[in-house]
Amino acid sequence: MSLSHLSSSGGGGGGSPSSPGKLKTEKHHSHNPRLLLLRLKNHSSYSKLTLYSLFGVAALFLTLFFLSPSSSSNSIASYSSYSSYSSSFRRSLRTSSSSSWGGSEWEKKVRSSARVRRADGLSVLVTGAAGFVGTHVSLALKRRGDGVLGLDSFNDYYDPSLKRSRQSLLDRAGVFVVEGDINDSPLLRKLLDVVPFSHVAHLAAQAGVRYAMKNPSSYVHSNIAGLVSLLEAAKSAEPQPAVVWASSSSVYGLNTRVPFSEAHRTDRPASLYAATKKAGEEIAHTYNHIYGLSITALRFFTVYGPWGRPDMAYYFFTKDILKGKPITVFQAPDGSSVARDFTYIDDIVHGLLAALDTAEKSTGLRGKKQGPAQLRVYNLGNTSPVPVTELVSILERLLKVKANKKVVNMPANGDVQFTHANISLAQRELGYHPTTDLKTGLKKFVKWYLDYYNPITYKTSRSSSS
Ligand SMILES: O=C(O)[C@H]1O[C@H](OP(=O)(O)OP(=O)(O)OC[C@H]2O[C@@H](n3ccc(=O)[nH]c3=O)[C@H](O)[C@@H]2O)[C@H](O)[C@@H](O)[C@H]1O
Repeated sequence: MSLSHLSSSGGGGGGSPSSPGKLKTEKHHSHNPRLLLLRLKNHSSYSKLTLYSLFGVAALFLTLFFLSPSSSSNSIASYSSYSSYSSSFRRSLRTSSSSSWGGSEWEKKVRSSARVRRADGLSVLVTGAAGFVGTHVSLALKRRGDGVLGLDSFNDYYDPSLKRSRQSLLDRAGVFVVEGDINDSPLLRKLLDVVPFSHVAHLAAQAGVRYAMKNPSSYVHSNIAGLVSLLEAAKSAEPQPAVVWASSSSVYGLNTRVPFSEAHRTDRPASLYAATKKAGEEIAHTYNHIYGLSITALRFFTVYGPWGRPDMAYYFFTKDILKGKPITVFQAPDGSSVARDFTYIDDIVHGLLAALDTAEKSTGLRGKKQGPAQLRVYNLGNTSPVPVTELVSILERLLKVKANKKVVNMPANGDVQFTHANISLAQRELGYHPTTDLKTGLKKFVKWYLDYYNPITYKTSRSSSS
């Protein structure tokens, strides 16, 4: 239903609703190929060229359609495969080639991973489960006895071997991670069909503020198309799960009022990344309004910690400082500091679990809203911004290595000068109380980093120093 709706809106979307007569005429011609041909014959060679181009585009479309992997199955699956196939042309990120799903053994693993093992426990589908936040959230849920099933595309935005290591960790804890893209609608439908999930923790996303200038389509693919694909599956599922998903502090964009409150304006994003997260919040509103999906957006503030993301500054600063390579530290054009409300991963996990625990049920049935549903937005930050120069000093002390710093003016690449969360709403409604300051959190990160990348040297030095 959803896809046919998309197709029809694609066909009719070109006409202006304020000019119904015009729309009617265009429709008539477009549905009468003989008339179209006659009219074109009477035109100049330019028109012939246009006609050949049209046939060319149609032929290309059909070729791609029939080349798509599941063109022999039903039309919805074919459309979906075509979408992901064509979008793979636009994206440079690669996903695992070994992804396959289905079959009774696979279903058994899915069910077993999602089985709830405590009274009144949740059953949660975690998208982006092999990602930084996804891994920590999956492990925490599993530890409580909740049912957890992971989904991850294992794309190569950053070193996929780190994602594989996180997957091994999850595997040992009894969390099965299905390999697949959130844009794969048949897969999502299958998962929600096999398990009646009570919740979805939607953490799969294209992250990173500056990378959006290099690969903009990957943000549209994951943060917009992927979110819609997920909400489509959720709204049609029975029962409809409650959805808790990762928005971002970046939605505050050029907002200068501090600390950032959920009541402040978020209509001036400074990066495409921020714009896609803001778009996600609006899309969430629509699915809540039309289909009765219970949806909670969590605006994360620069999350860091063990098993983190190598594209983030604290992570690659650590790597470069240890290698003696120069690091580039941004400052504002007036020479003042750039600062972030760095938030430790364990605090984020507590906030996210509280959001899952307090999420009300969705109200839709068979894709139709039966009553008003919960729609929430919370800041999850630390409420104590730290200058990036201070972040570097802490790392220098922990690593016992002096950084080779190059201080430059912050380039115009989507960054904002500072972030600072007001967390009163999350405190009040989720009982969210972050407890880890940057120094303590970075100490844990550095310990993990040294252990992960240099286990032998690190363990030897630890045993000789103790
Ligand atoms: O809260 C978010 O919503 C986002 O948080 C994170 O973005 P940021 O806060 O920009 O983190 P990060 O890149 O680590 O830069 C940290 C600081 O180092 C400065 N920075 C950065 C690079 C560099 O070379 N030099 C430098 O000084 C830089 O100017 C900044 O002040 C997530 O990546 C993003 O996915 C999203 O979740």
